[in-house]
Amino acid sequence: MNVARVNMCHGTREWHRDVIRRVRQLNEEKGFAVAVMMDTEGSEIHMDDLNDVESTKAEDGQIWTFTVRAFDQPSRPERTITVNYDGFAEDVKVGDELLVDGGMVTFVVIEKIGPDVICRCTDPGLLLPRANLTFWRNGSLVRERNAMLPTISSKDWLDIDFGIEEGVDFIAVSFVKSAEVIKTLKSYIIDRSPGSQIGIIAKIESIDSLKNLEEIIQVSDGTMVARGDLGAQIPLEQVPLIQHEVIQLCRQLNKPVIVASQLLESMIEYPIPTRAEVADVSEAVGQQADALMLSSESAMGQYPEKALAVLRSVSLRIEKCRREEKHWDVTDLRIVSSSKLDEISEEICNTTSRMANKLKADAIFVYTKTGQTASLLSRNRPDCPIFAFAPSTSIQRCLNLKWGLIPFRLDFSDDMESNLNRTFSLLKARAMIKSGDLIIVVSDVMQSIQAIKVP
Ligand SMILES: Nc1ncnc2c1ncn2[C@@H]1O[C@H](COP(=O)(O)OP(=O)(O)O)[C@@H](O)[C@H]1O
Ligand SMILES: C=C(OP(=O)(O)O)C(=O)O
Ligand SMILES: [K+]
Ligand SMILES: [Mg+2]
Repeated sequence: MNVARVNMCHGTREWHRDVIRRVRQLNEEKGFAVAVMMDTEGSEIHMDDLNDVESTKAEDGQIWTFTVRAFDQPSRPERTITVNYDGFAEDVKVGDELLVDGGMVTFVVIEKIGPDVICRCTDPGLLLPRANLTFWRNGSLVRERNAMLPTISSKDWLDIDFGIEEGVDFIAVSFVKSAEVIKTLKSYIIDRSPGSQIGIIAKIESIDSLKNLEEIIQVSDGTMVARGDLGAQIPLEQVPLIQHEVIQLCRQLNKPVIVASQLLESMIEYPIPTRAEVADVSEAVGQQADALMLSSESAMGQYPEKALAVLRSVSLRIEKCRREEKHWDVTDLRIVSSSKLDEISEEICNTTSRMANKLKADAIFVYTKTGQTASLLSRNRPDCPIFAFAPSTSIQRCLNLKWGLIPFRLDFSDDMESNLNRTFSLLKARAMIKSGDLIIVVSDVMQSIQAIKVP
């Protein structure tokens, strides 16, 4: 794995702190560079935590009450679910459909009594703690005052402070609607923690984000196609199209993109995936997404390691095949640089990738102070691996999210010859390169391209 996500929707800060520290400790002990991503809860509508029962079954035709009232544990009436959004009872109308987790369980609203919304179950199933709720009227998602909920709730701000304190590498913002919220969060982080390297990931999972897609991606440090909630807000058949569009846009704008949710859903319970799931993973790899994310499979599934192994083997297989087929041609990429100097680096990276492909190079080596040159190389999706050397572990971890990059930490010396020799020995020792290999070398300090045979 390259990145560990902690989902603040669930669990306590203490629990998450422990996970983060254990990842950090393993990084140190084993020399890994696994980045940590803290994912905010957001304030879309969801059920309460069911007083900590694992799940509860809603049967066909049963009457359930969804309410904005809070209950003390013992006095909670049967078949009653508390909803986190105070305006809920006012926003829904009799006749609306209430979808739990995008339709895993469906209810129809039959009556409203003050804070209580009385519903009949029309599609039975399991209700899970904190399951997401959407309501639909005449076949479309109802966006009323619920659309005005803040993207970052007061609890999210506390979680963000926690993330900053723990020094996470990325903060993923749930239910982003516009670029503004990302800008606000970025200036907040700079204010709280000057010089911070925390990257902000915009989760595309809200119908409102779709009209501002390009602006949102532009101001973020990366994007997640959060198919779980997205599929609860738009018709399911549109999800693959949005996935494709977001992946393309991210590549054009040079931002990493994560494809998330239900990649291997059946592996929550079974030790092997379905053929359809393998095809879905292959599709995302073929689309050249930067990262694939497990959620329930590793959060509560019975086979987390097996699920990870499947992601890994399918990704390796598809990438190998695509590289051999030479599908990974350098396509027309728009210029992303805003200064002439940056544009020079960008052009060097485009040329390097083309050269590496044409010369069938065994690897690209990049010596990068800020990570930008490595990122621009990755954007080209060249046929060979890209070994990136950066002076800090935080840049190394952030680069871990990008397609095709294998990042290392290296103290740069002024003598490029010495840097080269140290990295050759390092990678030879790990059997990642061998004598005679052709390496294309780029450095953002020298702004040069060299082709070298490994001694
Ligand atoms: N830290 C945690 N503590 C307890 N349960 C968790 C935790 N993280 C995840 N879960 C469980 O795993 C399920 C799937 O996790 P995830 O995909 O991250 O969340 P969600 O389903 O809310 O998008 C959750 O619904 C929850 O039941
Ligand atoms: C990744 C997603 O977000 P979360 O797991 O936080 O709901 C999703 O909705 O697909
Ligand atoms: K979340
Ligand atoms: Mg979500």
